[in-house]
Amino acid sequence: MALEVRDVAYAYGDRVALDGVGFEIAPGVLTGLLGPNGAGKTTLMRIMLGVLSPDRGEVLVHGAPVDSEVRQHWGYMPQERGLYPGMQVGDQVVYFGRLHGLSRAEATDRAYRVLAELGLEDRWDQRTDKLSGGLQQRLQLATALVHEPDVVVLDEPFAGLDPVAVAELSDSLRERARTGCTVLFSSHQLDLVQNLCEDILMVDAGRIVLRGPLSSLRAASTGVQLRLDVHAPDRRWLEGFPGAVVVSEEADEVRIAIPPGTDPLRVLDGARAAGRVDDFGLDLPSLSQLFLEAVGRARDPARDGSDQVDPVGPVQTGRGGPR
Ligand SMILES: Nc1ncnc2c1ncn2[C@@H]1O[C@H](COP(=O)(O)OP(=O)(O)OP(=O)(O)O)[C@@H](O)[C@H]1O
Repeated sequence: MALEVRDVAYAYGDRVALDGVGFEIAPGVLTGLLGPNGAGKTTLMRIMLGVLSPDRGEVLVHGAPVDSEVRQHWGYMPQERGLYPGMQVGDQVVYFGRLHGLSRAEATDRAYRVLAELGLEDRWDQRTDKLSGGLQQRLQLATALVHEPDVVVLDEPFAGLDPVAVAELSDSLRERARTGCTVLFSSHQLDLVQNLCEDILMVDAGRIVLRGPLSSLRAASTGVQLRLDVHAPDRRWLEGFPGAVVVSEEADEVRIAIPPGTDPLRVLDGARAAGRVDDFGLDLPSLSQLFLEAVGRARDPARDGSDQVDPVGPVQTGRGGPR
């Protein structure tokens, strides 16, 4: 379902949480919503789901404003738990299915399926408050997915899950997207988002700072990086390559952003002349580097040599190329 958020603004009293946010999501695309703490992610999701009304702007599906009838077919997992602690697991999922308009028989059938998908099939009769934190998180997800929604909006669905559950949920979201479901989820686990999402949407201080297909964003960013494990006494050898910048240094590995027009192999030769090189490779910037760059650029536009504030940054946006 093609989903559009158009120029949405929202303030809690005089604290501006969203300041003109707009984007589109195509059906069948998994989109990761990223941003530092307090960026406005939860507020945006609440507005999309109609929990909050925007001060300005609107949420549209196929060009028409979203109403409660359309939202019956959406699934939402809020960051804070909204489960009934004394209710049994199965009853809880059936109840949420009924809230979304399923008959009791349908809700029961789908509750069995979604609980099995999330590894809770043997917990049907257990009280919710007897589940561990991670299992309650899975149950919360089951309540958001039981009615097989067209649009799924999940606030930090991976927080608190173990690696097996993370892999299972990733598969389940991929499968939903493959069958045409529109999936948007927030996360601070950038490696996970990098592995899972085709598109990302990054907000900071209530504005979009980066959006689009992750592969294009990575390719269009600061360019190629040389990864090196070099045993040199210092980094003076890099002075011979103007514009080459160390972007991270961890344990034995140094990552160097190579400026356009510089052959990375020449930089590698420079490193080999300075000391033993045990390992090397070429990479695109990671999502976490894109994140730091985009947030830094939004907060200090002078960083990219421009004094114009471009809320989306100088990189490619959307599926159709640069805007
Ligand atoms: N109920 C509220 N009353 C007042 N201010 C609020 C309220 N909820 C959020 N805010 C403020 O609105 C801004 C956006 O908050 P929001 O919860 O949307 O951010 P977030 O990106 O989801 O953050 P996090 O990653 O920490 O969950 C923040 O400055 C926050 O302090």
